[in-house]
Amino acid sequence: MNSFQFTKMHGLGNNYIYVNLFEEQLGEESLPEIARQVSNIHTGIGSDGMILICPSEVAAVKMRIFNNDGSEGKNCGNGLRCVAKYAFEHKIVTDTRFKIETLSGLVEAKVQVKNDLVTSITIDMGEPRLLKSQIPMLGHGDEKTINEKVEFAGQLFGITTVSMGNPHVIFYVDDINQAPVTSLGPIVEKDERFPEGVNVEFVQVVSKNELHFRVWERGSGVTQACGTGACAAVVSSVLNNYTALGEETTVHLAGGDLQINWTAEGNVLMTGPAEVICTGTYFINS
Ligand SMILES: N[C@@H](CCC[C@H](N)C(=O)O)C(=O)O
Repeated sequence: MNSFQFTKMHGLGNNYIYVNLFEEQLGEESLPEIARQVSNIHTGIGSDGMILICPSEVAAVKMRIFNNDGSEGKNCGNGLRCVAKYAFEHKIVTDTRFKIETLSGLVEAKVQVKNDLVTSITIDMGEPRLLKSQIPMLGHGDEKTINEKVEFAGQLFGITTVSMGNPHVIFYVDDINQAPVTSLGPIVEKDERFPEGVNVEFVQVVSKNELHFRVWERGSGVTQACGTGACAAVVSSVLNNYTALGEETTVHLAGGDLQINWTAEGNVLMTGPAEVICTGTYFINS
């Protein structure tokens, strides 16, 4: 029977099965099916998806992320922090600053270390992409979507869209506890105006430096946290004048807090934790 070693990790409750492809081998064509299998809470391990930690020709390490429906995403903020912790603690890297390759480009990780364990990670996520063609979203490709009135399920909403290497749409709500995450989320995720689907975020502005946040993730549904989504929420909030460029904002997610700063230089910095849950052997169900 085919099997592989895995580590289950989470960033603020956003949990994935991590496989170290420096040591393990998985067939390319079977990756979507393995991601679905391991994610299944009844017959697998149970997770929001699977993340591969791979050798890279242009960085210290490469991350690939599969959602729990088997689709491959191009970026994952919580995954990047976990990959950084794994790479440092498993001595794949020895520097506390190193590059990680993703399907949407290179990012830089900086780890804080205490007694050889990584306690906090800052990822320089690079510049947000704002044009409709970059999300991608149908419409005039060279225009941005900032508080644009759009109809979903017969109702008009003001939406803002941001790509952090993967697509996000932000809705502002008065009360985060009443946000229509499970009703509107799946409708918007698959709306034809987003040809590659979209991650759907609901944000309540608390103050100039504080946001409440809930998410419906493309390919995974409700999760406890979305790192790229939290970055997109802060970028959107600067664009809508709720928060300020160059100021650190605390984003309260269901699983805990992230510190996000869209710096004056243009890059987005994300700081937060990453945790190991367990390790084990997974037997592939063929
Ligand atoms: N949870 C992630 C994002 C994972 C990928 C996303 N669902 C997509 O398909 O783009 C994060 O922490 O950023």
